[in-house]
Amino acid sequence: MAILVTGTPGVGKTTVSLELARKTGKNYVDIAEIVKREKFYKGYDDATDSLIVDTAKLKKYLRNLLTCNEVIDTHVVEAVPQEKVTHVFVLRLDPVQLMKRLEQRGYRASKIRLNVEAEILDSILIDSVKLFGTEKVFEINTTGKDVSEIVQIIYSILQGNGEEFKPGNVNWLQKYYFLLEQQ
Ligand SMILES: Nc1ncnc2c1ncn2[C@@H]1O[C@H](COP(=O)(O)OP(=O)(O)OP(=O)(O)O)[C@@H](O)[C@H]1O
Repeated sequence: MAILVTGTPGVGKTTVSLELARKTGKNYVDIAEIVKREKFYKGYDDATDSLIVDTAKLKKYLRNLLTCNEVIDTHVVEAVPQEKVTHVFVLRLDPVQLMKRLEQRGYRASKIRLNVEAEILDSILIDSVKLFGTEKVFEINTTGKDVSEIVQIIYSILQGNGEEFKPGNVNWLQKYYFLLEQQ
């Protein structure tokens, strides 16, 4: 089975995916690297400071590439063929922690704002549920957890213990709606 690890940029997808791939013996698939290597982009978006991904081309490529033995790392959920994936793990991170991580990366203020807003508003969780359905999607609050703890949770969910990680268990809006007002 292929596993998708997703979430807002900076939440820890790559860190968790690499460790998960190492532990499970699955192949790690870095979608950002494929997009650059295969030139699956249509241009550059100045607002988000990132490539505009050609999701149709990327999805077609992934349909051929994926053998159902991968850990896929991407926030571009719409490019991942639904039929290849059995579990979608949406990593969540306290928006203030996320802001600090993105500041450390040296992101522009406008890019940080867009990403923090997306995290508060559950954007990737909502897209994941729309595309993959509630059965396949789990959200994990990674705040204050180290990588091994997060991988342990994923293991446990893969063994069927996912009830407390179903969509809806994380609610940043209640705590951080004021950040949206400030922005
Ligand atoms: N569980 C964790 N605890 C503390 N720091 C973490 C954790 N996971 C990742 N980090 C740190 O957060 C930063 C972002 O991690 P990472 O690159 O894995 O995020 P990402 O979601 O893959 O980002 P992007 O989508 O931009 O590639 C890195 O500096 C990483 O070391």
